[in-house]
Amino acid sequence: MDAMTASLSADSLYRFFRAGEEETFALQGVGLEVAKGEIVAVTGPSGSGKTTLLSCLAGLDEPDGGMVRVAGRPLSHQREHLRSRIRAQHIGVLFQSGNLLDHLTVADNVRLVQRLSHVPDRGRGQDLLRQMGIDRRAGALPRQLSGGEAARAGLAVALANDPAVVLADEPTGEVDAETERRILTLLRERAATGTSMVVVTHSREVAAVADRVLRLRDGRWVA
Ligand SMILES: Nc1ncnc2c1ncn2[C@@H]1O[C@H](COP(=O)(O)OP(=O)(O)OP(=O)(O)O)[C@@H](O)[C@H]1O
Repeated sequence: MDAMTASLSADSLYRFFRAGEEETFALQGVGLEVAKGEIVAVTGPSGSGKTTLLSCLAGLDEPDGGMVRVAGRPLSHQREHLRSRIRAQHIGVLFQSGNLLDHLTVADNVRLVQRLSHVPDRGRGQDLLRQMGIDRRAGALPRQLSGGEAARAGLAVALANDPAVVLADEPTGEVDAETERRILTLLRERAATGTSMVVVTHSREVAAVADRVLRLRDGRWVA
């Protein structure tokens, strides 16, 4: 597999942060290729660069060096509006901060993502919520959801644009074991249809469903 055939590739990513005198080398030459339908789990201690890597892969943050490609198309070092467009069309993002807009219902959050990515609904939004087991909460606002419901609603939103690539930070972070199993089954089903995923996690259960588990330490892969 080369960078052109991978669904998602990162070539030697560097990211530095400077706060006063202090410099942090969050990513120090991280490369990654994720094949179609592959689930890659990324683990590593706190501060090892996992969230920074995911943000660069999503085009939400810009690497100081290196390049991210989605379906062979350059994402890094592009204008903001182009990165947003590529993200809307090809990437589903689920970060710990959440991806639900507070003032919209669950169903409207899903519809908004579909509209931004020009994905026709044809009942798919409702299907997605049914698959996640939260269709009965479609009319609820995010603050009215339990932790597990919010996690599943977030996942529905991440999948609403039918993305080629899903990037998720602890997708099962605050859910019970039953909900975790349910989410993992859904992720595996999605991967089987060709969706590629990078999942940051500390959970052994999540790592167990991944095709590969990679470990970061101090901004580098641990061999
Ligand atoms: N915006 C920023 N400004 C300054 N330093 C930052 C910034 N974002 C991240 N860092 C630093 O970069 C390093 C990597 O952070 P990152 O959040 O990627 O780690 P992580 O592996 O996701 O950690 P955790 O598991 O605790 O979420 C840390 O030392 C962090 O303090």
